[in-house]
Amino acid sequence: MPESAIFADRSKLSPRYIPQELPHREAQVQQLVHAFSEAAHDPDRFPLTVLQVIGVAGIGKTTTVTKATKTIEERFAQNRLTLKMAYINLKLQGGNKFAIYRFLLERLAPDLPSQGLSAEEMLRYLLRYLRDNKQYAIIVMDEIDYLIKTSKDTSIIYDLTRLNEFEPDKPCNVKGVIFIARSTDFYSRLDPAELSTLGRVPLEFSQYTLEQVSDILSSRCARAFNPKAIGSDVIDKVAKITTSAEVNGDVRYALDLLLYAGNLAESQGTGRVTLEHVRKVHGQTHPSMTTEEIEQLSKNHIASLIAVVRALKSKKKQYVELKDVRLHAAELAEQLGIKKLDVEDYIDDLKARRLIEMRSLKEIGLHGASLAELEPVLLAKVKKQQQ
Ligand SMILES: Nc1ncnc2c1ncn2[C@@H]1O[C@H](COP(=O)(O)OP(=O)(O)OP(=O)(O)O)[C@@H](O)[C@H]1O
Repeated sequence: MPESAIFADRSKLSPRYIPQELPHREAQVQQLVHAFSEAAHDPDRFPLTVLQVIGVAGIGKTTTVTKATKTIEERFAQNRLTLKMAYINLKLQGGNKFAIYRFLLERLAPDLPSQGLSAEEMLRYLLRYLRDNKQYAIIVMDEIDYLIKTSKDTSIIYDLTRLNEFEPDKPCNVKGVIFIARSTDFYSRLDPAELSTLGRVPLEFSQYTLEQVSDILSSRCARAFNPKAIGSDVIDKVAKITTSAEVNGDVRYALDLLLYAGNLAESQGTGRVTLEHVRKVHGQTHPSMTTEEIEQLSKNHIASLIAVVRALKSKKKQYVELKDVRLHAAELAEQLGIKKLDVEDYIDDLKARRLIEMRSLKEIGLHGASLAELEPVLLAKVKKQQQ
C-alpha cells in the first residue's frame, strides 16, 4: 500500500533532504570538488583553501557545498584518509565566537573538552587534535553575512582564514574553509585585514531561470509524488510563481508550496494536485517566510513577530510604530502566560533575518505579508514550543 494517494515519499520535499540529483548545479559542484582535487593525494602539502559562495536565498548554495564536500570526503576515503566536514549554520548556532568554536570542537574533536579554553586555545587544540589523529577537515560557515551583520566581533573571519599560521612549521589539517552568504554586503563591515584574508573572487551562484526551476521541481516531484498525482501544468505553475519578483527564485518556497498543495489535495481526496490547490496555498502563505525559516525561530522571536502582525492588523496600516508592537507584545504575553518580553531585543534580529521590514522605529512592517493567514501558523508554533 502506498503511503498516500498523492505522495510516494513526502520527506523528499523537506528542506533537510539532500537530493541525489542537483540539476543545474553540477558545474558548481564540480568547481568546488576541483578546488580540492589535489588534497586527497597529498593532504599535508595541500594549502588551506578559503572559498566563498554567494547568492540569493534558496538557490542551492548549501546543498551544492554539502554535495561537493561529500565527494571530497569520498576521495579521501578512497586513499584511506579521513576528512570530516564541520557545517555550521550561523543563524542557528549563532551567538559569539566561543559558542561557534565550541561547536566546531564538538563536531571535529568530540573527545576534547572545551570548557575553560580561550577562543584561540580552542582552535589550537583542534588543529593539534586533527594532526595527532591523522584527520582532515573542511569547515563550512553558512550565513556568514548574518553573523557579521548581527555581531560586533568579526574576527572569526580573520581566525579561520589564518588557521595555517597558528603553527607555521607544521601542516594545517583543516584543508578548507567555505563561507556561504546571500550577498557581498557584509564586506563593508570587515576591516581591510579581514577582507584581504577572504581573498580572491567569490563563486557567485546566479538565479535559476524559469526552465531550470521547472527541471529542478520535476526531478524533486518524481521522487516525492505518485506518478499520476501531479502533472507538468502544476509544476510549471509553481515554477512561474517561484521565479516571480515576489518569491525571487527561492526553491525552498517552491518545495513548501508543492508539499502544502499536496497535503490539501490529500485531505480533499481528489487523488491529484490541481492548479487550484497551488493557487489556494500560494494565496495563504508568505513567500519570505518558509517553514524552515519559522522552524529556526525561538519562542520569543515568534511572539515578537505575532505582535508585529497583530499591530499591523489592528492599525490596518502598512507600517506601525515600535510602541504599538510593544503594546501587542504585552497583551500576547498575558494571553500565552509567558514572561513579558522586550520586543526590541528581537526586532533587530527579525529584521536581519528579513522577516520584517524596519525603516525606523516608527515604521515597522512585513515583506508583502498575507496577515490573516500568518498569525494562526505562528500561534500554533509558539504554543507547540510551550508544551
Ligand atoms: N538544483 C537543485 N536541484 C534540486 N533541489 C534544489 C536545487 N537547488 C536548490 N534545491 C533545493 O532548494 C532548497 C534550498 O536550497 P539551499 O538550502 O541549498 O539554498 P541556499 O541557496 O543555501 O539558501 P539560503 O541562502 O536560504 O540558505 C533545498 O531544499 C534544496 O534541496
